[in-house]
Amino acid sequence: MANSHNEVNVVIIGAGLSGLTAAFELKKQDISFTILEARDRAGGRIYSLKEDHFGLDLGAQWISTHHEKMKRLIAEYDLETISTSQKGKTIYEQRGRVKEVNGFLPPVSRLALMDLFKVKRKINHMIKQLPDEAPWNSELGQSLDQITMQDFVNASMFTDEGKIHFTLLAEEELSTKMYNVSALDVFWFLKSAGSVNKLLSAEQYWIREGASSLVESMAERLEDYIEYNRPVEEVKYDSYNEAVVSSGEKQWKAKKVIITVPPNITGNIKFDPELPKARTALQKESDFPFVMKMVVVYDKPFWREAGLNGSLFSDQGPISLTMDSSPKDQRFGVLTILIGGENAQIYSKMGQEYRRNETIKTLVRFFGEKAGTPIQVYEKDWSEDKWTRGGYGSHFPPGTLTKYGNALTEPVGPIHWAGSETATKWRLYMEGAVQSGQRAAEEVWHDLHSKQ
Ligand SMILES: Cc1cc2nc3c(=O)[nH]c(=O)nc-3n(C[C@H](O)[C@H](O)[C@H](O)COP(=O)(O)OP(=O)(O)OC[C@H]3O[C@@H](n4cnc5c(N)ncnc54)[C@H](O)[C@@H]3O)c2cc1C
Repeated sequence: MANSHNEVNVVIIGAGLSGLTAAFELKKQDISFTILEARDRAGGRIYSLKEDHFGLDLGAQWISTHHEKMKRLIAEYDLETISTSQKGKTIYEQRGRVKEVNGFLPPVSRLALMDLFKVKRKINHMIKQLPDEAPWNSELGQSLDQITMQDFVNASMFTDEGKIHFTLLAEEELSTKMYNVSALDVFWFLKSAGSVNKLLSAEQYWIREGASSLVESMAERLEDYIEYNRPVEEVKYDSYNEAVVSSGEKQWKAKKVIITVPPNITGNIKFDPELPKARTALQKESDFPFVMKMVVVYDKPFWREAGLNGSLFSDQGPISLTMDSSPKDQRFGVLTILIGGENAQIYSKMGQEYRRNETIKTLVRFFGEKAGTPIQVYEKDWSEDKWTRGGYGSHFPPGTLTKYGNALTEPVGPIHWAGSETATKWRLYMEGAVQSGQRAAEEVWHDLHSKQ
């Protein structure tokens, strides 16, 4: 807790999952801290609504069985989870062709399947050669950073059908076109998940009361330490051991500052002296794609009766992905919808009514007439949210990571960097946010300890 002069050892900027995690680590070490959060709530990119004690996630939702840190948190806070329904057919729309598929094999010819299998094996082999940390310093990393992911796919795959399917899945995961992103960025993302298959199975279950119930419980235990509605405007630092953090009229003096704000909006904060050029260039070049999430509630999960599992992948838009997020007892049905990249950019400019109508029309096209009569439609446009400005996380074009990658985590005087963008395991996921908060707190603890 800050004393009356607002002097603490550490100021944490941002009460998302990474900031909350860093706070618990500091608390364990008896290091004084304050968390300054711009919004009136904790969680950042985690944001759920509640319908009859059931969570409707408009931000981060799914967890994988490989997310060890998240699993521990869920157990610690005694939260119930629901498994993503796998029974029934998945719908794929690729270049206008719609197919319903049972099981896990993609709806492509044997030749395209072979092509997909080969490229997956190639990627898995290559990511094993990349170092976990700072892959841009390796020879392989540097060569991958010279091309886009689209270049890599074009050079590595031999069937159009295989390429189309790969593109569908990759662009949904990235929420942007593969030609916008460095191949290294994507390889590092995959490396951090462990393999292509692990990344593709990241959506295995979710928290029954919504992911917000986790961050709200964490924030409750930290309530004496969090100041809400405190957008940080300036960080002044003049030595390795002193910083003054300002929000409005109020100031906090600290030995260390942990910044968890995503790189694309870190530039909203004024730094005095200015951050090193590599850091500001990294922030400027970080691409936070447009993304929107919608939740459509029905009186029941009617698609299950038709043998569908509620999953839809489409490269035609406006919807990129749907998933069944209904409660176990099926007291109502929930379809979660993700709209990414250019579709989200266009959607963002249209009115809410247009978006609602267009979405329902699209759902009717795939799931039938019953999709036309929802009880509720909720939406969140993350690109329009001042404190996030897109999602799911930052991606970089070719050349940026090689030139400025080290600046992602390199401390600047008393400033340390956290946030899921800085993680080496499950980057850009909640799991990565937790890892980054632990790493930043450890750096701070180590520095403060060694200076005593
Ligand atoms: C639509 C969407 C769907 C997603 N789905 C999943 C999923 O299913 N599974 C998964 O694992 N991950 C998912 N993610 C990613 C996941 O949400 C993030 O990786 C994770 O929540 C990031 O946490 P963080 O603490 O690093 O950053 P954030 O959550 O962005 O936290 C940063 C905090 O800093 C605050 N802040 C910003 N500027 C300032 C300032 N100037 N002063 C003070 N505070 C400031 C923000 O308000 C925010 O609370 C999704 C993200 C989005 C947007």
